[in-house]
Amino acid sequence: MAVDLLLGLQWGDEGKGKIVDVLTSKYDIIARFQGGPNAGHTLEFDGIKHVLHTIPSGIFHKNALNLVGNGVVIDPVIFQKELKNLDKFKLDYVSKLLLSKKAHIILPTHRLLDAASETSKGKAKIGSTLKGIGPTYMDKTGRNGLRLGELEMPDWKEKYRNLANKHESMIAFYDVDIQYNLKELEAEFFEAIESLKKLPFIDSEAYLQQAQAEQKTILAEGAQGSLLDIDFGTYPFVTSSNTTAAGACTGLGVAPNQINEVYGIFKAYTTRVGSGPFPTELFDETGEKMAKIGNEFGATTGRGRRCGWLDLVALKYAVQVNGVTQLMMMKADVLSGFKTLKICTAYKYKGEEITHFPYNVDKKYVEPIYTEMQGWDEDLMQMTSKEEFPENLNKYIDFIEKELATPIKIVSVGPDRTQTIER
Ligand SMILES: Nc1nc2c(ncn2[C@@H]2O[C@H](COP(=O)(O)OP(=O)(O)OP(=O)(O)O)[C@@H](O)[C@H]2O)c(=O)[nH]1
Ligand SMILES: O=P(O)(O)OC[C@H]1O[C@@H](n2cnc3c(O)ncnc32)[C@H](O)[C@@H]1O
Ligand SMILES: N[C@@H](CC(=O)O)C(=O)O
Ligand SMILES: [Mg+2]
Repeated sequence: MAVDLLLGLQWGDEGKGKIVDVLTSKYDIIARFQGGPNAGHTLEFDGIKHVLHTIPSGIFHKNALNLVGNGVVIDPVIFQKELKNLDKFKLDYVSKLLLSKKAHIILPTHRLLDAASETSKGKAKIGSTLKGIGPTYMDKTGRNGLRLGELEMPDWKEKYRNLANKHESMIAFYDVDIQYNLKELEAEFFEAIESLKKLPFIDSEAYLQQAQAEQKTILAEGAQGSLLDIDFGTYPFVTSSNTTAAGACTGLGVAPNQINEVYGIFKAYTTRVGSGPFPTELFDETGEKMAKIGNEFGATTGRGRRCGWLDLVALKYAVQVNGVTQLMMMKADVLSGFKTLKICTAYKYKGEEITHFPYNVDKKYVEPIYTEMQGWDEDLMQMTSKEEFPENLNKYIDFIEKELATPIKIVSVGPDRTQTIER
């Protein structure tokens, strides 16, 4: 069993990018298993801040191979930009990046369809990042999609044309005002495809099985978070992939019994970007303070992230659905200076107290029940060991560990690689 799995337990942006980068020195292969350029993984080291969208977060390490798995959807144009942004780091990424032949391609018309769908929904919109994620996964499950492997076939442009034509008639069907120049979009798309073709397209499931036979260590990297999972998230306000542990099996071709550790990452509070229910959301100056100190802006779209207290009902659900074996608590530093901290331990649901995550967590039905804890004033950002932690932080950690019956092995106290404390 040589595959460890790292995934988000909330609504994404827990800090997966940072932790994958921190852990990469222990692994031979970092393999991203789902999502696409809707993700924004932020890495900070040596005074550099860098955001990755599709490229796995192990790319800055010399020895690790970075695999984009079959469960990922790739926008060639964004991918090309990501590669370009890496140029300044003088990384030999061509020898460190592998792409699954079975990964699906995001077409320019998928992005347009996303925009048309969202516009047509009006106030009920999902709050999508508009990267074409939903329409691309729809074509995948509808068995119409274009995969990377197709690009090696002589007739791929014909298949592309048929699909793009179909999309254009679907866009017209939405009957919303979407301005676009497909010729221009296609010019950059076809150019980007050529640059993508310089990277190796592989049968990644076979590659990973062979790597395991050779005792190579593999870290599967998730994107978004468990509450955005297409099955287990707050549907329909979710993304279109399985962000939970099962997604690593289908998104990489790894069998369930090959998974070893499941690292579950959460923020010491909660954030959400886009629409959808959020029981512990704060609409006051406390929430604003969290957003400000936490610099809570989307790494992909720049949108402000909604903030609220830690929700243990939701976290417990995510721990169970994923089979989390170790927890990592991020952004503990952001909570310094809050006199009192609240933790949601149950919901009042249709008048009854419940501790499971129900079908609908809309505020019409759910009211959070909180436990209050004393905060701490100490600045955690310079701390380098758990021995320096203030007593009230230890109490906060102990409480969460006990409620979730899972150990918190890492506490993150700042965005930099070095601001990571093991317990
Ligand atoms: N203050 C502080 N910032 C942190 C810490 N850990 C990570 N960050 C920052 O918090 C943000 C985390 O957001 P993202 O980079 O979008 O997280 P992600 O989980 O990789 O993103 P998605 O895959 O898009 O869900 C980034 O800006 C990080 O630099 C921490 O311990 N303290
Ligand atoms: O997957 P799309 O359609 O772009 O968005 C659906 C829904 O999910 C939120 N979301 C998507 N990717 C991320 C991410 O990487 N971090 C946080 N939230 C994400 C998006 O805001 C929509 O609410
Ligand atoms: N992935 C994004 C979502 C967004 O940018 O809206 C983020 O990092 O927040
Ligand atoms: Mg993000």
